[in-house]
This record gives sequence, structure tokens and C-alpha cells, in this order.
Amino acid sequence: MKLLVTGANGQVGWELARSLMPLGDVIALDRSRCDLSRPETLAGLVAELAPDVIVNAAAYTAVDKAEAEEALATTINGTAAGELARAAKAVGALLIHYSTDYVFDGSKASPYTEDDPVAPINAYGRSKLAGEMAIGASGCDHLILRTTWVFAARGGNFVRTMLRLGAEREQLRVVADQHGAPTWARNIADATAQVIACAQRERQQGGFTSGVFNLASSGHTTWHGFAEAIFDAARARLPAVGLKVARVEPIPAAAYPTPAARPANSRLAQERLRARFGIVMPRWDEALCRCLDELSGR
Ligand SMILES: NC(=O)C1=CN([C@@H]2O[C@H](COP(=O)(O)OP(=O)(O)OC[C@H]3O[C@@H](n4cnc5c(N)ncnc54)[C@H](OP(=O)(O)O)[C@@H]3O)[C@@H](O)[C@H]2O)C=CC1
Ligand SMILES: Cc1cn([C@H]2C[C@H](O)[C@@H](COP(=O)(O)OP(=O)(O)O[C@H]3O[C@@H](C)C(=O)[C@@H](O)[C@H]3O)O2)c(=O)[nH]c1=O
Ligand SMILES: [Mg+2]
Repeated sequence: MKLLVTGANGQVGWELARSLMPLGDVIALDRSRCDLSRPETLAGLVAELAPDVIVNAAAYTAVDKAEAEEALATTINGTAAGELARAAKAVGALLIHYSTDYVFDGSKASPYTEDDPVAPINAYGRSKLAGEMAIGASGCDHLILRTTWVFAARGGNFVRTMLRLGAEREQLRVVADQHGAPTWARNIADATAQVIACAQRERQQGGFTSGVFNLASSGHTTWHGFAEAIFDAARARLPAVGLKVARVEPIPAAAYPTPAARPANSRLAQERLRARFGIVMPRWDEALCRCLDELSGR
């Protein structure tokens, strides 16, 4: 099996290179070899490589910056995703694509299911929704995996931000009224490998259907709860970080103004993923400890 991965240097893309290896030949392309800001180049690239599976891990993920660059975010997350889907259709490839909790407005009181109405409240969310819709319209075999609050030992993410700030300051203020499940990029990549293996069997046997699946850690917390867990775990595992932080003040989102609004509820129900693929994701706090173990070289 030939698997094409985009966004090879991203949190998820980096982990995919390892997780997908047992499935076949992985061609992992970074921005320099597969640039989603130039959607017109993608059909030719895919036709030339003729992969069996395309995993699109490239995305414009700068949530606040997207407010001022919505056109670029939409080209990368919307138009280019649609072009990859049409290219997948042309070569008969399966497309795996990632989307986000930010397609929802966060007003629901319980976890979102895949069929809940979408209503993004920021430019990034709108651009990711455009990608979902373009893929759905393409007619290619596809699975859209909606994930949340991704972290990893490398790349730009909340864990690395907190470790940096926690080494600089004695007190931090962190939003405590946004709820979600921090999800480790490695767990996403491993689950993706399971999903692909299952989907390819279904396609061979004629029982495949395309669709949207939530894919996030088990359990949930707030950004404040996540920050406290990061510092607790780091004190035990990463003395070299030299944490100064003594207090993490819980604050409402209204007290932490940002260019982009964020949903209050980012929780995603996991039943559909379990029913179709038998996947139960690890808990977010256990995954956090494994990730920090990796950072500490354990
Ligand atoms: N991060 C998160 O919290 C969440 C992410 N997701 C989704 O999961 C997927 C994976 O995200 P994640 O790995 O966390 O994101 P990252 O930001 O870690 O990685 C995204 C990658 O996309 C690359 N990229 C950006 N612009 C382009 C472009 N024009 N052409 C090609 N590549 C480009 C980046 O390249 P470079 O390294 O050069 O900048 C980066 O390597 C995305 O679809 C994202 O929307 C969903 C929910 C939460
Ligand atoms: C740095 C910092 C952030 N915050 C808040 C701001 C925000 O509400 C929350 C998280 O901030 P971030 O900017 O890391 O999160 P953000 O970039 O919005 O994360 C999102 O990224 C995209 C790509 C997704 O798809 C989402 O699932 C989600 O992971 O923490 C504080 O309260 N205090 C702080 O010191
Ligand atoms: Mg961010």
C-alpha cells in the first residue's frame, strides 16, 4: 500500500510517518514539496504519485492569526482539501482528513456528536468547515476525523506554551470555562493507522461508507485543568524545565481577550468511532504523562 502524507512536519504529520509505516510505503511531504496554498498544483502531484491512501495532515492552524488571514486559511483548509479530494477520486485513493471541534459554536451542554449542526464562531473554524464540505461534495472515498486540543512533544501547542510560560512567571491566568479533551498527536496517528487498515479492508470487500468521525482523548477538562495537570506532571518528570509557576489562576474567557472567539464546549462524543472501528482513545491525562516522559527522555 502506498500512503501519501501531507503536512509532514506538523504535530500529527510527524507522528504519522512512524505510525503508518507498518501499513506500507509512506511518502511524507512537507510544505516545500506539497504546498496547500497552491491548490492548483495538487492534482498533478497526486496523479504522479498515485497513492492508495492520502492522509491530509497539513492545515492552517493559527487560530487567532486566521481572523486577519481568512482568505489564506480558506485556501489551505478549504480549497486545497477539496482539490486533494478530487485528486483522490481521480486515482481511486482513500482520503483521510482531519477537522476540528471549532466547527461547532460550543453552546451545547453535552458532548457533540458527528450529526450535530455546525456553526463555527471563528475564521479558522469556517475554513475547516469549508474543507469538510468540499471533501463531502467530491465523491471520493473519505473519512473526516474531527479532533481537539492537539499536543505533542514538538511543534506549537498548549503544553509547550505552558512549559515556557511556567518557567518564566510565578503566576499564570488560564481560561477555566472552555471544556475539551487534550489529544496527543501520537494517539491520533496510531488511531489513524487502525482506521486506514479497517477502511481498506472494507473497501476491498465492498462495505465501505465515507463519513465524519470524532477522534479525541477519553475524559475531559478545561484549559485551566490542563495547565495544572501539565505543571503537576512536569514537576515530577522535567525538573530541568525549572518551573517557577506557583499559582494558576482560573479565569473566564471574557477576561482573556483574543482575536478569535473559541467555543465553550469542545467535547466530542466518541461512540461512532468505537462502533465502526473498535477504537477507544487513551485518557488525556495519561497521554499527557506519556508525552512528558518522551520530553524527559525516559
Ligand atoms: N492543533 C490542534 O490543536 C488541532 C488540529 N486539528 C487539525 O488536525 C490536523 C493536524 O494539525 P496539527 O498537526 O496539530 O497542526 P500543526 O500546526 O502542528 O501542523 C500543521 C502542518 O501543516 C503545515 N502547513 C501549513 N500551511 C501549509 C501549506 N500551505 N502547505 C502545506 N503544509 C502547510 C505546517 O507547515 P509548517 O510546519 O511549515 O508551518 C505544519 O507542518 C489539521 O487538519 C488541524 O486543523 C484539529 C483540532 C485541533
Ligand atoms: C497562553 C494562554 C492561553 N490561554 C487560553 C486561550 C485559549 O482560550 C486557550 C487555548 O489557547 P491556544 O491558543 O493554545 O488554543 P487554540 O490555538 O485555540 O487551540 C485550538 O487549535 C485549533 C487548531 C484547534 O483545532 C482546536 O481544537 C484547539 O486545539 O487557552 C489562557 O487562558 N492563558 C494563557 O496564558
Ligand atoms: Mg494555537
